Amino acid sequence: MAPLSTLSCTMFSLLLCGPETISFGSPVPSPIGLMSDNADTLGKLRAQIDEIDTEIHDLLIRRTEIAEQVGKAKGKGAVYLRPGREAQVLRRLVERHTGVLPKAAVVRVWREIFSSATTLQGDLSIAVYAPEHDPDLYTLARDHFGALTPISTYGTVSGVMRAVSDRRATAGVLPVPQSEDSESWWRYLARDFEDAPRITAKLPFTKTDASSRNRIEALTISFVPQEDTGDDRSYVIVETAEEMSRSGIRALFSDVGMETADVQTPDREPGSPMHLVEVLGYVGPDDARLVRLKEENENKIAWVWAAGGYAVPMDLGLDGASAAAQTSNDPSLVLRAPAAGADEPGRSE
Ligand SMILES: O=C(O)C(=O)C[C@]1(C(=O)O)C=C[C@@H](O)C=C1
Repeated sequence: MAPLSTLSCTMFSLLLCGPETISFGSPVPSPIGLMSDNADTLGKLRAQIDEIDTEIHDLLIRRTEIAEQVGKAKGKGAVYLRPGREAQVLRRLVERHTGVLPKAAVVRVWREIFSSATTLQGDLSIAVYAPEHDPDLYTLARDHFGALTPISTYGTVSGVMRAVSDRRATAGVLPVPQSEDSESWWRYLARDFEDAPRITAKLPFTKTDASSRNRIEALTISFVPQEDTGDDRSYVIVETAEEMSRSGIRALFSDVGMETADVQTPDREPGSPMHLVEVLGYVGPDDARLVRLKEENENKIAWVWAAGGYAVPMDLGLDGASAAAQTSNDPSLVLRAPAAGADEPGRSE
């Protein structure tokens, strides 16, 4: 029988116990043998990783060259950022994904790829509404636009709106409108497309069960037409001739075949004839239903604007990276937004 002390040897103590205390069982490799076996296995696995890294790197270089050509095809001075296309790319990759690498990790990698590709094509800089008391949108913006994209913070929504309208920022990140907002930023979008940006995305684009626990959402605005991605929501701004109830507006939309998800009428502006209507599906500026909405309700509706929209975000469910995603969505644990000036750009990083 082996002495009791030998049986209680752990893997670590086995190395120290020495062979003389073991009198039975399969031969135990000497410490040197164990280490060289591991070193051998590690070396072989690392060689495989090196090979794969080379392939990934070569592909990244090739992909970037193609993305540069895409930028040239868009033309000089275009807004190169295309949130709709990014959504389609991510949906496809998440759909085909297999293996233990969390989908959220795949998304993270591609978020960096998109932002560096856009930066190479032309400018990419972001203006974020992040007053000192509430830096949450900064974290969301950093998560979405990646580690290297310049982000300026603003203490007012109008500061963000001006930065994008004056083309000092490619995109703005603003809170999702609520009826009780003191300033309804979406009213600035009630203009022709050349004069005002449009809503282009909803952040975060991907969420996991854990990350949605402390869920903060935002909308982005930019001078990019909304793209039909096959699964979208759109915004329409309606100016009514007189005050009209939300249910009345929903009925007018339904009559022309548009299903509404939400109607916002600013609380602080009683009798306001402006409403922000969120519609299921894609509604482009030339949508025949918008024309009908106006023509068939001449005495009720004064004006209609297609205000853009977003590709419906993806739910990754119980993804393996949920704990990490939760952390990255908790602003107190991750990044602190640089202080925003009252109406001035904050520190550009
Ligand atoms: O498809 C495009 O328009 C691109 O510019 C390419 C690409 C990409 O890297 O896949 C880059 C930036 C855009 O925001 C969307 C996609």
